[in-house]
Amino acid sequence: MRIERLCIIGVGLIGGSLARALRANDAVGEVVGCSRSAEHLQQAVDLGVIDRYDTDPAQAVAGADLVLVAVPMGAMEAVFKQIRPHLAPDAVITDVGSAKGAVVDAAQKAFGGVPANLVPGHPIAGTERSGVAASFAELFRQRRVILTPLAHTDAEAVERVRGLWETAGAEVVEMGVEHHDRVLAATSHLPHILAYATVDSLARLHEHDEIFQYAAGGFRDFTRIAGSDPVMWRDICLANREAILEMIAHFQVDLTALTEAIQARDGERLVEIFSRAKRARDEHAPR
Ligand SMILES: NC(=O)C1=CN([C@@H]2O[C@H](COP(=O)(O)OP(=O)(O)OC[C@H]3O[C@@H](n4cnc5c(N)ncnc54)[C@H](O)[C@@H]3O)[C@@H](O)[C@H]2O)C=CC1
Ligand SMILES: O=C(O)C(=O)Cc1ccc(O)cc1
Repeated sequence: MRIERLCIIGVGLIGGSLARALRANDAVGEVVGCSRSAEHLQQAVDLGVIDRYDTDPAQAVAGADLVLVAVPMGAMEAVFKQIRPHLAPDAVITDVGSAKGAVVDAAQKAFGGVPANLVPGHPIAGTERSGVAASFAELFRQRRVILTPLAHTDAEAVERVRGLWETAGAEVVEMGVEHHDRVLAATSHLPHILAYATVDSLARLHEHDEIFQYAAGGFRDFTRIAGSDPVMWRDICLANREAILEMIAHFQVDLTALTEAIQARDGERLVEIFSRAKRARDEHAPR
């Protein structure tokens, strides 16, 4: 299912990586980019990620059969509003936002109802780096992409977006918007918040220089994602606020239980908790 003209709004890590993957598979005719900065867009042209660009979203979407919105969550509504009057009537629109309820709300406000040709999506793949220079064609290979179509979403549009991600090497699954937001609050949003909180807390200790100097591999593994873009994560926290607050509350109860076991010198309880966690990780977590 070849795309004649793909418009990517937000040519950063995710938008750039998908453009690279589609081009590598000869699945797209022309790729038109759009972001706020002409300098970054020229960089995307120089890197061979896009063919041409326009900083005006209205111009950029003209004549595109597929529009990918890959901007931070906080910019979704404004982008939808900007492109709305200029979309080709049969264009399929999709996004890559990390929370789906907020994208559906943004579309509702911008379009006055969620269009049937908008397929909300989320690749469960990324890195702590941002920008087109960090993009690479293999990012989505053997990774999952979740689509959260609504009851009235056009089935053909869903199949087009599914085909797009499958071409990039991903496995596509579908789920409900609310379910997506709960699952991702637990598996992605809470861990990012904990990584930021851990590094921030330690960095403000008096002896922080020494702490970072002696940090071992475990610290590096656990805190890599605290190097992620702060603005992107602000937006995700605000966009998925309810589900994230629920996961933080759940975590706080368990952290208190762990604290109490240490206070009480209850070694048996600690081994019990750590073993339960190890079993869960050995059984479920990706290598
Ligand atoms: N970074 C990651 O690992 C993942 C990110 N996501 C989601 O993908 C989206 C994009 O993230 P990244 O590619 O990492 O970010 P990025 O920072 O690499 O790229 C974002 C792009 O959007 C542009 N942009 C920002 N505001 C804009 C606006 N108002 N109008 C037009 N362009 C605008 C920026 O100039 C930049 O080119 C976010 O919604 C994020 O939640 C989803 C999965 C993984
Ligand atoms: O860097 C990592 O390991 C990530 O977890 C990247 C990531 C960030 C945001 C998403 O919505 C999905 C994946």
